[in-house]
Amino acid sequence: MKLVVEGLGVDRGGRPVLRDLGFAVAAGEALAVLGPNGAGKSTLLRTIAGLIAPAAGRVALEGGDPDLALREQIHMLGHLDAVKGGLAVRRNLAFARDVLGGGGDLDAALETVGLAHIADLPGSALSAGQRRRLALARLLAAPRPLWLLDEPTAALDAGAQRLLAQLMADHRAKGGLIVAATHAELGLPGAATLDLAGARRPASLTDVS
Ligand SMILES: Nc1ncnc2c1ncn2[C@@H]1O[C@H](COP(=O)(O)OP(=O)(O)OP(=O)(O)O)[C@@H](O)[C@H]1O
Repeated sequence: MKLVVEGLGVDRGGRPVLRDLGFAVAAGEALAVLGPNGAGKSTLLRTIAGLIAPAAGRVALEGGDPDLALREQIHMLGHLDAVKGGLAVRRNLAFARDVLGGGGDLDAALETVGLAHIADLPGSALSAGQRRRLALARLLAAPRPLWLLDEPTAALDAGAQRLLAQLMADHRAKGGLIVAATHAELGLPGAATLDLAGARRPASLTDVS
């Protein structure tokens, strides 16, 4: 299985954000997408996920399940953790598994991410890091080959960051693929990097009047 991106161009608000981007990520590999604020990291992930239509180029998962659309083979972990405040933690995860499809073990997933002891707590009661941990549990409850992770360490404490690194290593060992946008060290040994820094540069402080 291989994620292939060729000649990708993406506009946001009528302005070009990504131009002529190309790379491939094979089974078991990871790509860390770097770049300053506004460089287009989230835009790239959302375009791969099919949430933004590219202006040019193509995104394909070669060797994927021919009966499934690309978006059905992707997990997108974005800035919003998609936690339903009125549902208990375990029901949140069950709901996500039903929507995403998959036969992962809910209790095992909650145990792994350290939320088993609060499985009955409503989503509205979770801290930022706990919400993020619940998002990580979705990766396990509904297994999919391609993980798109947008700033996955945000709000995670040191223990959860080690857990994330282990989950990513396990996923790659099983032939999974990862594309992660990050400003931080993620614990992705051997990952390729794609630096979008050249695409756009933030205004320097002296530009601010
Ligand atoms: N809905 C939108 N309409 C217009 N422009 C947008 C929209 N969404 C994003 N942009 C612009 O696209 C560019 C890339 O944004 P994007 O969120 O992909 O950057 P990023 O690299 O993920 O940044 P950060 O590190 O701050 O998360 C930015 O200049 C942003 O202002």
